[in-house]
Amino acid sequence: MDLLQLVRVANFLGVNARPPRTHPNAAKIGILGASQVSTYAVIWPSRHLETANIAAVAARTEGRARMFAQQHGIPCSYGSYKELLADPNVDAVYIGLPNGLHGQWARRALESGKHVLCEKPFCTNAAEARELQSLALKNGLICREAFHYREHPLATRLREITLGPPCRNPEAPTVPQWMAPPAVAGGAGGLLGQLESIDVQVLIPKWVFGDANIRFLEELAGGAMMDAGTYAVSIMRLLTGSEPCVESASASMRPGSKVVDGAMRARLSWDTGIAGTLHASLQHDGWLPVTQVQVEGERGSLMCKGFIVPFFGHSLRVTTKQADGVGFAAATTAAMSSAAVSGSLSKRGEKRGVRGEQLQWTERVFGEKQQTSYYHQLERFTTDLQLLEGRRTDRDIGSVNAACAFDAYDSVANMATLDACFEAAGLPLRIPTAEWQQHQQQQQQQQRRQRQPQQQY
Ligand SMILES: NC(=O)C1=CN([C@@H]2O[C@H](COP(=O)(O)OP(=O)(O)OC[C@H]3O[C@@H](n4cnc5c(N)ncnc54)[C@H](OP(=O)(O)O)[C@@H]3O)[C@@H](O)[C@H]2O)C=CC1
Ligand SMILES: O=C1OC[C@@H](O)[C@H](O)[C@H]1O
Repeated sequence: MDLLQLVRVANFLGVNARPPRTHPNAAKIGILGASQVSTYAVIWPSRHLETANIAAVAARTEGRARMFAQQHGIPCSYGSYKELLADPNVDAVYIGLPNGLHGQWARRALESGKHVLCEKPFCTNAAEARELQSLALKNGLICREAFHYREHPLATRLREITLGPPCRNPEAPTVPQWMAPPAVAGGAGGLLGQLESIDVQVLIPKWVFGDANIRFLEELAGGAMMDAGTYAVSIMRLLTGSEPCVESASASMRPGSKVVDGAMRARLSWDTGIAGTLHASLQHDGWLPVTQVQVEGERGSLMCKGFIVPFFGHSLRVTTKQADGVGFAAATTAAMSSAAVSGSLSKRGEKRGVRGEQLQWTERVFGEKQQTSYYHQLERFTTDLQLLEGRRTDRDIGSVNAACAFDAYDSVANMATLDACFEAAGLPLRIPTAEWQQHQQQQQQQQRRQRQPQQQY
């Protein structure tokens, strides 16, 4: 571990977080739920940003909200989510609630005129995602899934290796590079040449979450695919630049459940000929999480470990099959051009040596500020909000509109692939908590009716 690594861990833990300050024109964020994730995903990163103020928090009870607000120096607290949505001092909400509640509170926030940054998975299924996104577009609001990993410069670099340099859109010059379409369509423009396979593992050790955790509850749209699996699907789509078909899937179920998966495996395919496998688990036997992606192409391969929280440390190994024009020279040229474009890559391109006809090297990619993926996520969300609200004009508004259109497309497509995995595994699609509760009540009423003695005439 080097000194910079300590800085990165400190950034994550909020150890070096400054005390909360208010900045004029900053996006005022309200947090729905006094959740664990909200501390490291928004509260601590906001202390490093002049674009974000945490204005309020709401919890299901007033006492819990007040305590959380005191603990984190948040000026305002509410004993219900509804009250926070009615606060005119709040521009946007961060939703770190259980999965089954994401969609319902995102919808209410959008109806109240608030922008939304919503934790993954975006909601329960593709149909609900479509509703949310059309509402966001109609109301001119941001409704973004909090896939923090792809806001880190590592994701940009991975996509550059698999798909080549992004096509610069003069209409929207500040769209993040991971979002821009590749210059060469079909996955043939990157260092690896035509892509052949992609294999992703997101495995969370079983000791991390107890049986009662929200991640295992059917009524809250739980399960491994909804949790770890969302990342796997997302990075597969990101690095191939296109949508997969789910060929087959199998799940191992949580004890006693016919709905909640503890782990899922799936085989996918792309019409460009790529084959993929994913393995998502919340019951991994190992002690440490595994979050890795391996991509093979006709001209080389990459293996990246630690892609979800790269600021804790990650490894990226690239191998090209021949020491030719697509070898090290081309790789480093691409790296340098990308660094110049984004201005955010501080270290990369450590050549490890030539092995026969192969070139292999490792890289590590961190932002200049050694910040977390959550920081990069909050920075872009709040900057986009300021641009959209006309509080700053230093960037092209076209980029925000393009980003919002991409959000719309991306979350719906991600949820559609999750739905397809459930279907292939023979499991029901996840449903919103309110719908689940309604369904349960109906069933109970029906059972009660059946138990009542038949009336005698
Ligand atoms: N991007 C990332 O890195 C991460 C994302 N996540 C995502 O964030 C979400 C929350 O996860 P996490 O912070 O670990 O969860 P927590 O259990 O810490 O927080 C859940 C929050 O939801 C509120 N809540 C509302 N209704 C319910 C209910 N019926 N049962 C339980 N809680 C309820 C809780 O209460 P109250 O309102 O009273 O405060 C609580 O604040 C999940 O969707 C998860 O996938 C989680 C971890 C990391
Ligand atoms: O988003 C997440 O990232 C890390 C995992 O441990 C966790 O299950 C998940 O919610």
